[in-house]
Amino acid sequence: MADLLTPDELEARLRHVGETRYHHLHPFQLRLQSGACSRGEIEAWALNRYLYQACIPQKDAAILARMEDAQMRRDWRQRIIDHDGEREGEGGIAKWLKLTDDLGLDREAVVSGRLALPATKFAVNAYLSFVKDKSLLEAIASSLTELFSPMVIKTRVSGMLANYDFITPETLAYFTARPVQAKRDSDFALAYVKENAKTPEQQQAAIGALEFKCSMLWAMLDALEHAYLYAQPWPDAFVPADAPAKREAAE
Ligand SMILES: O=C(O)c1cc(C(=O)O)c2c(n1)C(=O)C(=O)c1cc(C(=O)O)[nH]c1-2
Repeated sequence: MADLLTPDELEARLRHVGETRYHHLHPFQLRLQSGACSRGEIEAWALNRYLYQACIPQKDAAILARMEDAQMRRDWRQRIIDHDGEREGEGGIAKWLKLTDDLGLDREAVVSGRLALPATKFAVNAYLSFVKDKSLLEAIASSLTELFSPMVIKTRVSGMLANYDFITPETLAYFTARPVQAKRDSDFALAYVKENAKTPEQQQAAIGALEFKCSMLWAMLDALEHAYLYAQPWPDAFVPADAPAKREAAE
């Protein structure tokens, strides 16, 4: 049986999960930021990650629907607006499509998800199911990866701008607003978790939720790394123009 942690000890445990398991450590992320990815790998990353972006407002709506407190719903609904915008063409999902447009990807192919990897779809669905099936505390705790996203976004954006001539600040405009939004969102979620994880079981559940979320983000990059660096992609998957040469070289 785990001991009851003080709120600050709980925060330290949660931060330790991020320090050791967040996707800033993933080999694909390291290659992306260091200039080692091919253009096709970056296209595949953007195409697959679209499905994650698209699921965020759905998972936030599922969490919001479970909140009994009106003020909490008012606070949480801003997350949905951030991603969906107030109207067509605004918000984070539209900005992600600007990234895939700039990379030359076909919108229908991106939005339909038909060229995405199976593991991307499993991972995204696992996140949606998690927030519906687990406690509200765990659903909120699973968003705490955003404690660490400003750091990885800063490194990714500066690395991509420095290392790829086809990437411009406009291409990566999605990321401009995210650090401020992520700080606001993770401050809220962390305060909620510290206040509401009152028993050792609840505290362990909150830590487990963050571990789950880190593993889901990790699995998405594992899938990309495997499909585009080492193996034949899934038969239905997006095939970058530079893929055949790479595969021959690997044989
Ligand atoms: O670029 C990233 O590395 C990154 C990571 C994460 C994350 O840690 O889950 C999010 C985002 N970006 C992001 O842009 C975003 O809107 C977002 C929402 C959430 C969430 O779980 O509610 N995570 C993230």
